Amino acid sequence: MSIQWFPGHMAKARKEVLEQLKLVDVVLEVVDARLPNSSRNPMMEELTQSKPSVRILAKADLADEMITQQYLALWNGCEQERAVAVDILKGDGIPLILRAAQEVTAPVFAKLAKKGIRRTAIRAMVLGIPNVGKSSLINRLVGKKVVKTGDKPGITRQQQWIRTGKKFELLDTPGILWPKFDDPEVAKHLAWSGAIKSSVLRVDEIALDLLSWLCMNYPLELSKRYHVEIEPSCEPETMLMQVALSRGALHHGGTPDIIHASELLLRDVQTGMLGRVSFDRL
Ligand SMILES: Nc1nc2c(ncn2[C@@H]2O[C@H](COP(=O)(O)OP(=O)(O)OP(=O)(O)O)[C@@H](O)[C@H]2O)c(=O)[nH]1
Repeated sequence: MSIQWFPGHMAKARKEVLEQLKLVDVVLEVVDARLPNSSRNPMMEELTQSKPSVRILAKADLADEMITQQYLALWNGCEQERAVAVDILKGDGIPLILRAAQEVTAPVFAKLAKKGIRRTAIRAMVLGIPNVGKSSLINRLVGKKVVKTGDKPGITRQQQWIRTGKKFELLDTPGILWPKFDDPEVAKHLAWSGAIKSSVLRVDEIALDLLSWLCMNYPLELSKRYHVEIEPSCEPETMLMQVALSRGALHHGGTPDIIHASELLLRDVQTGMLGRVSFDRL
């Protein structure tokens, strides 16, 4: 989360990922199900090229189910690619990952078998931008805590293979790549999801933007959570006041504390208290 992505770091992360890719049969690309496009690395296609991949829409428990289904339908179309939605914390959907990895690597293994090369396990690596759930996924697949926190791109360390099940071997450290910061829409969605720490941004501006968007896309959820009628002309400033009143974010004199209200709104959205929300749309 605290990675500062300077050009030098990006180049080093890219080089490391390219080295790791040579070792594996399949890439497990983790994205956030609430923003499946915005939480991808801009060079992902180029980096993984013809490598079979399984795209994992993590945090599906927080995302709008209908939109998640649309992304799954879109991304499940190719021979070399599969997409699955998972709740890593609960373990929902996890068995689908190994099945998908077997499917996409089957042609490669068939070719090897024809050449008389027999390999028992599929080798995989987990890859994605910060905070999408890569470490949680590795720990979940392995069944215990194996990923050390604080592993950052640019710090070269010995990687190890760990077995998960009989037919699967995983690199014990995820590949970390940078998000698409230069697209303002993407940056906004990353901030709303919590992938960019709001402490480096103006929290009230993020909250006002988010409220305008929620008024249009999730008015019922907004109305239910903060006990307010949503007018067609929804004014985000008025809404934020309402959030402050409804959640008790008040200064000593009883006036609304806009900064605290903004933080509470973001927390409500990021933890699913508002309901299931997806920021990216097809
Ligand atoms: N609700 C929900 N939370 C999740 C899920 N997967 C991961 N998380 C949470 O998301 C946060 C980030 O997860 P990590 O596994 O640390 O993500 P990461 O991609 O390894 O993050 P970096 O170390 O910053 O690269 C943690 O608070 C996890 O508990 C999921 O499927 N659902």
